[in-house]
Amino acid sequence: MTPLSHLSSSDKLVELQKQLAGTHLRDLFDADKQRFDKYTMEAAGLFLDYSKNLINDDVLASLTKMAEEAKLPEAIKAMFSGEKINNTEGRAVLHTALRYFGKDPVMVDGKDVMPMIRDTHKRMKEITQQVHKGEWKGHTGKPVKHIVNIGIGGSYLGLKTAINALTPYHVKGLEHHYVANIDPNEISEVLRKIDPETTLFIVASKSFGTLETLQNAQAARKFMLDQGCAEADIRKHFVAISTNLKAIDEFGIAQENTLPLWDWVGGRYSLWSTIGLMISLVVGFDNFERLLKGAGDMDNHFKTAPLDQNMPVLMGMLGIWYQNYFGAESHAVISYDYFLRDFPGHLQQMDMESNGKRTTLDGKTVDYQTGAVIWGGTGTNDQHAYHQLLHQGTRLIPVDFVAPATSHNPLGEQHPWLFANAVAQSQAMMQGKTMEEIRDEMLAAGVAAEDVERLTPHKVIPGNRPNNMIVPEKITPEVAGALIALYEQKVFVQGVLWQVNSFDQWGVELGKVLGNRVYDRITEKGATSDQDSSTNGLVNRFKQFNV
Ligand SMILES: O=P(O)(O)OC[C@H]1O[C@](O)(CO)[C@@H](O)[C@@H]1O
Repeated sequence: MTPLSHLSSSDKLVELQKQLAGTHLRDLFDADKQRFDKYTMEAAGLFLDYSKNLINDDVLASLTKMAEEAKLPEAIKAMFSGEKINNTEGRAVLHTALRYFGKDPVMVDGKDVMPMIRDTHKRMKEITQQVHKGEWKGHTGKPVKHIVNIGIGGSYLGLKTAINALTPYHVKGLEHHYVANIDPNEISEVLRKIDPETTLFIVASKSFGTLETLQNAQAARKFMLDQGCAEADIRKHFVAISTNLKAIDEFGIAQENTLPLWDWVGGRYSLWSTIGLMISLVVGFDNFERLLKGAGDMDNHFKTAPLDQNMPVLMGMLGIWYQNYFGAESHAVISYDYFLRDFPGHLQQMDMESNGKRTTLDGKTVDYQTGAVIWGGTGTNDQHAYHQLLHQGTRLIPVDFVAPATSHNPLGEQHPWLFANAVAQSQAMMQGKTMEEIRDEMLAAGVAAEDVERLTPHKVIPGNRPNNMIVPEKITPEVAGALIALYEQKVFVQGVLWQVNSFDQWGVELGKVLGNRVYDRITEKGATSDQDSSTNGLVNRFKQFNV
């Protein structure tokens, strides 16, 4: 347990944790028949049942008090008003402006950024329509049939999540592909599937300095040239998105095929920006706009709802309750919707790159746990994989289940079965199965007494495992937008409580620098001997097979 000792209201939570540690969720449900009515809420098309958490009114009041003491309302205001809350990079954090459809200006350095955002929306719409109407033609005059997004991290995960979430909205006749990793297998597979005459590459990189993206973009360019596209026609096959317009120019992508991005949009929050061009191309601009509006609705809720009725605040504070007061290490998000299968991957970057920090905003080392290990997948597959550990393992792993009430493809009984499984998992985690229940069940089934004694301990399921259920009516563009924004704001809430800068990512730099050095050693002649013995050995092992 690592309580947030910098906040005096934390003491009360330590006390409440001790009180609740001996109480089972079953008892909480037995004691209060209204528990579901009390601990559910709705916002921006999302229904949240948080009744199966180890909480009572005192815990919620104390968590709210702690959020107030941490000045969460002030922090929310500071973010939305464009204050430079990313203090290590001196930047505002305004991905929220990208999904704002109100009339008020949004100021950065004394300038309203909304006209600029509207201009890029217009340009994204134009490009989308040109492609959809067959007006964007390749070097042999054929319309675009394949689009390939070349980008990694925030220039890949969020847009892919949204695109797959919106599968029922995909326009017909356009194949979409993704290249992120520097692994040559990945791009080779994509290049094998596409037709160079009808392919449009979208090079998405906030910095336009990311090794993987630049290497893959060069490989795509070479492929096009090798396939007979003249140098002068390359522009017909490439669009680039970046804050670094100079680097795009140096790469050789025509200025008219360039979309801007701004440093006040963090990479992992950039799917709402021009980086979302791929989304617009795959689902149409109108659906992209609906996605933005759904996220905007969640922002509006986050900005205006009182802390104790605020969905991102509640979910953020519940996370802190388990990570810092119950010693949980990880948090799972399991979607009962195949179309949300990429969501955990996006959440991993969104959450762990944001809050995987150990230094407070004013430079001190924290003495409590910060960012949880985020993981998850899709039901029901996961039930046949790792749910065993959720139910009977020794660790406390809070879970969020996301289960839409209706499906785009209900297929008779299958969707009701899917939803039933989601609810059953949530219930099983909460109630578990006692020794008495197991014994009675086996005896009633005529199992021999000695087997009953032998098997009972193996069959006991402790339950008391906290979980949330998020139940939208259906995964529409608005709902997908609201869902992603919900988690973004939850991450923000936790960052404020943990006093970290959720918007920088210095930790990834060392690996990049060392990667350059190791690459130099790998490509130098002769044996390498100037690094530590393991690095030397591994480099030399590589050289053994790559002379
Ligand atoms: O969009 P870019 O600049 O290519 O960066 C890709 C990703 O790399 C990171 O900087 C981390 O390495 C992420 O924050 C970012 O989303």
